[in-house]
Order: sequence, then C-alpha cells, then structure tokens
Amino acid sequence: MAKHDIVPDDVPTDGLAERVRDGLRAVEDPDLGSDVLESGLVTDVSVDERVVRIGADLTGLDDPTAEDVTEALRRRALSTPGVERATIEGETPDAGADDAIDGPAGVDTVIAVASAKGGVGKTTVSTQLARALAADPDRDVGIFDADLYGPNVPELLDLEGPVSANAAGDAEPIDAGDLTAMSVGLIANDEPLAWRGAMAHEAVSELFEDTAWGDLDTLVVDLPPGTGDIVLTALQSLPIDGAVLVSTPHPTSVGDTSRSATLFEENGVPLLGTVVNMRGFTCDCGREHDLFPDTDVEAALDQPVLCDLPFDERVRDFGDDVPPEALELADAVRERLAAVGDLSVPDHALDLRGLPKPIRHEQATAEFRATEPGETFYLLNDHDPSPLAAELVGAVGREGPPGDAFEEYAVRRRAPDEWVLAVTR
Ligand SMILES: Nc1ncnc2c1ncn2[C@@H]1O[C@H](COP(=O)(O)OP(=O)(O)OP(=O)(O)O)[C@@H](O)[C@H]1O
Repeated sequence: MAKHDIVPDDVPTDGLAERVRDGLRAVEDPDLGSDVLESGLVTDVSVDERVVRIGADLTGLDDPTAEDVTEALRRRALSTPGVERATIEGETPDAGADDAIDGPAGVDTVIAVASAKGGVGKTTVSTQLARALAADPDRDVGIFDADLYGPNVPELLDLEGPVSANAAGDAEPIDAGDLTAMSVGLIANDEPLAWRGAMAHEAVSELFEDTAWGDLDTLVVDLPPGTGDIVLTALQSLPIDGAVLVSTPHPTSVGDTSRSATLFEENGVPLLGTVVNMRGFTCDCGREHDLFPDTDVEAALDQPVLCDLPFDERVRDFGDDVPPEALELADAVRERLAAVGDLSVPDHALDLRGLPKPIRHEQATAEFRATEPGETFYLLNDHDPSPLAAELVGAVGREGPPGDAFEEYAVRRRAPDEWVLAVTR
C-alpha cells in the first residue's frame, strides 16, 4: 500500500470518508463520462483508522481501463489529508461463479468421503460416519450419495423413492431415522447408470443444489471413487469443508490414496485424514490379525489416520446401534474440523475478488508490506491464492534481515469461489 507522504497527526478523522468521497468526484467514469460516484462505479467508501476502502464496480471495464481507474481512485484517496492507506475492492457477485455452488443456506458443514478406488468401503464409512454424527441428539445430519456408479446409500439405509418435490420445486430428502438422505440412486429408477462427463457432473451438482436440505449441522457427501473428471468437478463445485479419505491398508491402495490426497490438496479442500478400512480381523479364537502390519499409513500419506476399522460384520451393520468405531471416527472428524477449520476472516481482510489480475498482485503486495510484524495479513480471492502467497512471502520475506524470513501461510477454500489466505508476519 502506498503511504501518504505527509500524515499530519492533527488532521481529524471525523468526516474523512466524506472528504474522500468529495475528492473522488474528480475521477471520471470512462464509460459514462460522469463522475464515478454519480455513475455508480464507486459503490462504497469507508474509513477505518485512516485506512480508506473504496468499493468499485469494475465489471464492465477491460483490464487496462480498470487498472487506470483503480490507480486514479487510489491517488485521489491518498491525496486527501489524513488518509494513510487506500485499498480498492471490486464488486464480487459474479466473480468466478461459473460452476460453483454456494453452500445450501442452512447447512453448516459439508464433509466429503472419498476413495481412490471402488470397493474399499467408502459408502460403508460415509453412512456410518453420518449415523455416528447424528447420534448426537443436538445435531441435525444429512447424507448425500453422489456416487453415480454405485449409489448404495439407499440400500444400506433401506430407503426407497419416489422423491417428492416441495412447493419451490426442490427435492425433499428422504427421512432415514436420525438422518435425512438424498441419493442419485433415488432418482435413477434402477436404470443402468451410463452417465458421462458433463451430464454426470450436472447430475451431481444439480441434485445437490436442488435438494431442500433445510437446517443441517453437517452434510456427509459420499463422492464417486477415483480421481477422474467426475470427482474433480464434484470437489470443485461442491462447497466441501473437509474430506475424509478411505483406504485399505494394502500398499497399492495407500499409494492410490496418496494421489487422491494430492488432488484434494491441489483444489484447496482441507484433508481431515484417512480411515483405514479392513485393517485386520479377530478370528474365532479371539486373536487379532493385522493384515498389513508393516504399512504405516499415517507416514505414507503424511496425514492423520482418523480410525482403523476392522474387517467385521459390525461395521456393515446399519441396524439400531452405531458401531463404537464409527462413534470414534465422528469424534476424530469433529476434532480435525476444528483444527483445520475455517479461517475466520476479519472485516479488514483484503478482498481481491472482482479486481483485474494485475491490480490484485500490486494491491496484495502493498497491503502485505504494510502489515506490522506479529500481525496477520488476510486476503480473500476467487481462486487458489497459494502462488500469490508464495510470491508475497518470498519477495517481502527477503526484504527483512536474514533469519526474519517467513515461509508459513495458511490457505483455505471456504467455498468454490472463495479462498482465504492468512500470513502472520
Ligand atoms: N470393515 C468392513 N468389514 C466388513 N465388510 C466391509 C467393511 N467395509 C466394507 N465392507 C463391505 O465391503 C463391500 C464394499 O463396501 P462399500 O460398498 O462401502 O465400498 P465402496 O468403496 O463404497 O464401493 P463402491 O463405491 O465401489 O460401490 C460391501 O459389501 C461392504 O459391506
């Protein structure tokens, strides 16, 4: 952020926003010719401790013009006596919203359950996890079966269609005891599923979006297996807060799971950990057998093992009692969610969404430089800010004395088009 050359301490901050607004009237809207306030290009001016934030609707302008206007607004704001810093924020309504779905309004947390391969127990784990989370009488929990090629949740929970629509035309989830459930299987009428590509993606995201989930604390999503396009588009379009991976302890399964982990990480979905399914069994004589005692899943995947599930009838029993291992899994998931949890974003976070790309870098660098040592710099973006973060940390880190450099930063995807970066200097 550019600093005002002279900041007389005695310039009062009372009425500063109004004085900045007056100054901005000298900037012309390049499309309409009138001043930027009259034309509505500037949508908001606020001041906090001599830091001015200007909301601007730059959506109709090409990048070079938007850059010029942004620069003119910033210069004008900084030339107002008493202003120390000035930041421009773009309008965000359509920023990056192409395929992204905003979370269902009443759903607090979405947990995805995924596996690298079919048949490793993903549906069993997601269904038992949902039941275990719902065992808390104070929590409302739903399950969304997005596994197009094996939508088995209805079978496990003994559910049948038809699915009815509410007055708004949204699909009503089916009551499944302590849970509510929706499955692509409930709308497919037992027809062979031969969905491909865009059609499959649309089926998953549309059903997710068009389901009347109501108020839920947690929604568990059983994703299709693999790392192909359908999983990719599902994890890019659904508002997932954290993912649980399911693997068997077989070294090949663990190797494949590490590729799934990479896919999730690359898409900014926090990994909560792995469930190692069919870890071992207890024989009739009572002895426990670990099928792959040498496999250190935690080390191989570099993420926590949430629980080891035995190969046992109990795990695949969806009767009245939730298996104790599933209750432990639910505890571990809640704990991990709290640990990786949402980065809460303060009001003063720099919101880069809606700004042309060249301006984003410039503004982020300026604000980051102005962050005091010990303070945390927060930034909102409509796509993964990791490359920008690495650039900031590298460039500004090198400016300080040796040993002062910092490399740690946290990136979270709060929604498909809302990413948060936090760096503490
Ligand atoms: N821990 C376990 N102990 C005993 N049986 C299990 C266990 N986990 C899963 N199973 C059984 O293994 C089979 C496959 O499980 P499941 O359907 O959950 O896998 P999946 O990964 O969802 O498969 P897909 O998505 O390919 O259909 C099912 O018959 C299930 O009952």
